[in-house]
Order: sequence, then C-alpha cells, then structure tokens
Amino acid sequence: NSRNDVLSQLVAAIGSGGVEVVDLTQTLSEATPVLVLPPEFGQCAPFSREVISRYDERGVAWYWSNFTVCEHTGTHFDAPVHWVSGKDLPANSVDTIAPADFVASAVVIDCSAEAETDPDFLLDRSHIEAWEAAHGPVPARSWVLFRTDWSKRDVDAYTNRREDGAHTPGPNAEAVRYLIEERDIIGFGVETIGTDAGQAHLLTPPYPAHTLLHGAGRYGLQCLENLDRLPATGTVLVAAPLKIENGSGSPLRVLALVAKT
Ligand SMILES: O=C(O)C(=O)c1ccccc1S
Ligand SMILES: [Mn+2]
Repeated sequence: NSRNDVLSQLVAAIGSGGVEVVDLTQTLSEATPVLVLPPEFGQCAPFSREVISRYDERGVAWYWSNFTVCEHTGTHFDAPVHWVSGKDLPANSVDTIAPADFVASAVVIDCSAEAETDPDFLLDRSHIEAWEAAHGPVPARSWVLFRTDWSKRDVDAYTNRREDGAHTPGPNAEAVRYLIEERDIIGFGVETIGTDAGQAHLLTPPYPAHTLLHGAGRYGLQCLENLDRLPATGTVLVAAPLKIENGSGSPLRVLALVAKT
C-alpha cells in the first residue's frame, strides 16, 4: 500500500526534486585549513591519511586508508563539553547529546555585504532584530546560520591570518545572549574556522560564541559552505557528529533540506 505518512512524503519529495538536499560540507583533505592558536597552546591536527591498500599486494580487491584528524578539523560540530563553560552540563558530548537535536530547523542571516567590507565584522543584536523585522522571530530550537560568503574565498583570504591572529567575522556577546535567552536557539553555524570571530579573544567574555553557546548547552557548526543556496527561513538541517566517547566535537556531513516552492 502506498504509505502517505510524513516520512513517505519526504522521501517522495526528495526523489521528485520537491525537496533539494544541499550539501553544506567542505571536502575534507590534507589541504583543509585548520585553526591556528597562539604557539603556547596545543594545535589542531590537519587531516592526514595513509593508504593501507588499493587493489594491490597489500589488499588485492580493496582500497582503504587510515586517517588522522582533529575533532575540530574542517566542517565540524562543537559540543558543549568543548568549552570550559559547558564542561559540567548533562548530555554535553557528541556521544550523549539527544539524537533529536541532530535534525532541526535552520535560518540564514546574510551578512555577506558587511563581511565583504570588514573582515572583523561582528554580528550584533541589532542585525538579528533587523532580520526578524523582515522574516519574523528566529524560531525556537533552530540553528542560526551566519552567512558571510567566507567559504567562497581562496585559502589565504579564508584563513585571513595576520601577525596578531585571524581576522574573520563572528558574533558579539549581545548577539549570542539574545539568540540563547530570547530565542532559545539550538546552535550557531558559520563558514569560518571558528564560531567566534578571529579576534574574539579580545571580546568580553573572550570567545563569546563558545563561552555562551556551550555554557548554555548549545552547539556550534563551523567551516560550512553553500549557505548562499539556502532560503532565509524554512531549511531543515541534518547535522549528526561521530559518536566519539566523551567527544568535544567531530567532523561531519551537514545536509540542508530545502523545499522547492
Ligand atoms: O571550536 C573550534 O574549533 C574553535 O574555533 C576553537 C577551538 C579551541 C580554541 C579556540 C577556538 S576559537
Ligand atoms: Mn570547533
């Protein structure tokens, strides 16, 4: 019998093109740029791999590799335990987060014009309120995806590192507090390396996105791309990290389901 339940309708719509599946994930390779912290701190490992065999004497009919990667390399998920502010919260690691949180609605706030003229642009509460005047309130338990078109840049302009660190956009504390306290978002997603701005160590509190989001049990997504292919509202985001025991995050595939009206 042809089931007509909501999931059957979803699968049928994906098959017919009525729902587009947009890949928001950077290809993960040895070339993937990673966060660089000041030299006194431990560093994020880039992706690296060693081919075990490729249909050869090491394995005649199979191709596989060992790879090494940081939990925070490339397009990845930040769990609350990643930051000291979230270290004692329940269900705060990638293996303990409620699975329902891995499928949620998402909105896109486009600040690509502002970021184009100022690499240190900070999203403020006023920008969110202007967006809400046009699109309605940010829905509770949704992801807020911060579009800057940073993913369209070549690698040097993407990392935009200078001697005093990276110069990349992000949210200020007031914006993050508003999204958590007034709109109860599930998380904040960005195209840049880091949900925080490159100069966020100078903000109050330092690294406000990490500090406040994870301190409130919310999540981060970083190094996204293709946000320009999403509508301002109505996207369903599928973002399920690897189930690493007590993991702070993980590289993952991020998919956006978009209804084609
Ligand atoms: O979560 C991350 O990947 C990230 O951006 C980060 C990680 C560790 C320290 C500072 C930052 S800013
Ligand atoms: Mn991270």
